[in-house]
Amino acid sequence: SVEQLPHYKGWPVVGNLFQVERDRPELTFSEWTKDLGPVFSVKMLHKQFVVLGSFDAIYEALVKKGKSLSGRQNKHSFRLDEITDHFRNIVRSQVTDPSWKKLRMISHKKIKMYDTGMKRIEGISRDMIANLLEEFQNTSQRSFDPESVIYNTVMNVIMCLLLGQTFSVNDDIFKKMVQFEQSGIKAWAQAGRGAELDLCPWLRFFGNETYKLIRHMVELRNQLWERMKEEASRGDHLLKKDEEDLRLVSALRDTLAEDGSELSEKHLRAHVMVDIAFAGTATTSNTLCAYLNIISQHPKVQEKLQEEVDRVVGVQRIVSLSDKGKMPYTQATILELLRFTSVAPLGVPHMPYEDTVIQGKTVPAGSTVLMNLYHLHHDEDFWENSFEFQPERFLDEDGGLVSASHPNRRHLMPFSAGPRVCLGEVLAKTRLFLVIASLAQKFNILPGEVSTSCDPRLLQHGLVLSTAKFEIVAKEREIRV
Ligand code: HEM
Repeated sequence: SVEQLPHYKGWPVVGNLFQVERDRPELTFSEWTKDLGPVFSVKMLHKQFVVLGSFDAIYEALVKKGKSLSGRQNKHSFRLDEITDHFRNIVRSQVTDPSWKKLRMISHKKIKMYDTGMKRIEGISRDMIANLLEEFQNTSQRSFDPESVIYNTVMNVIMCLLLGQTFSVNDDIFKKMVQFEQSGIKAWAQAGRGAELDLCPWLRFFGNETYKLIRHMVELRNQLWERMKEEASRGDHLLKKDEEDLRLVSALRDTLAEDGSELSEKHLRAHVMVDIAFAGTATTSNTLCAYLNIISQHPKVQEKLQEEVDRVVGVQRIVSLSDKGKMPYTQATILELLRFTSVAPLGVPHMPYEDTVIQGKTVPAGSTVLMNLYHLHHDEDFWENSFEFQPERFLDEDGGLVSASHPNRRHLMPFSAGPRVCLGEVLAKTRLFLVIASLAQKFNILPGEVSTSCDPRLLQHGLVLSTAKFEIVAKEREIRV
């Protein structure tokens, strides 16, 4: 059983609850890995977890034994059941569920991972980035908090994928989407806040605050879905003859009409709201916000990025995805950003379908397994100066990007790996590249009037890791010839 794995003795009933840093459990787990080894167990109240802490353990679990370790817990979560109508959307389904395969396939196809799809993401992102640059310019070099501009840009790319169009921040549908996402972040805040509802669903009869948030989300979800269906059908006649309808909502709607489809409309609604809107916004926008704070404090990195973008793209045209291959420093900066910030520090819990031996220790079937990706990315025994932001760790002596088989690249798994690898990896990386390179081309990002440390140990944990409030100044670069 899980208790046979190395562990620290806890207290009766509460277990290790008070020994674990509540807001940043991955920091405690990183320390414990040093003593307990790469596979250990933790008990917090009635829940027991297996924590994997080293590259070898995580790689073995996700990739080598990914098939037996790619389950999700079957246990009910009152909060999620309410939002998803008890449907297991992608994040929650088993890899053996036909709906998991089907939804991943449709969404993959529409968020396309290849050629034309990448071009489409680029096309969508382009307008949004133009808007972002304009917003930065409109600050007229005054100190400002970039959070909402970044957030709106990221959210609008998602809206465009879903519906083929962008919305003004004042549009009702956009406002509701933001409210849905923000309420979700509060309702699923890290380390148990809100988790009391999963434990004691009857608390909802006693004015529980999380329950109020969940009800609000359910209402928003229903309204948004109706609006999305409306928008999708309205757009139909705008398509030219034989033109492919690229909108994800349309593709999902067509699937419903297929004979024998195991999906219902409620399933699709849950998928769109949780797997795409929810999972696709906070992760990327928090990574980009962290970037702005970091870059404002690392002028040398910024200079090198600018030097590269000036050389490859110049000033006349906008940044294109086809520039990426010629911009190793920018790519290295993005890899370093993903390592440094590790916005999803413990990934999403996995469940072994059968007893599985990891690094010589048996991880029991049905247990809840956490991958400490944060530790993988900050382990001081592996990464030199792991708490310093150094894109150079992903470059070779000639300034080229190290190959995917280089140990530093292999030790980087911000999107996890194996059968359950993040659905939005390519979309996220594409947006990061376009935004970061476009900002370097146009602006010097300087510290503003409100400053905060960019040390990853000091990031805040909501649903994902985020930077405390800060401001920057976006100074337009001089015209270069
Ligand atoms: C910087 C951005 C992002 C990071 C760091 C990130 C990270 C992750 C991680 C660590 C997982 C857990 C995988 C596992 O269970 O082992 C995950 C899963 C997932 N992500 Fe992301 N993600 C990002 C962006 C996105 C975007 C843009 C989308 C959607 C448009 C998305 C959708 C999903 C979905 C649906 C899953 C569940 C996959 C499954 O269970 O089969 N993510 N992500």
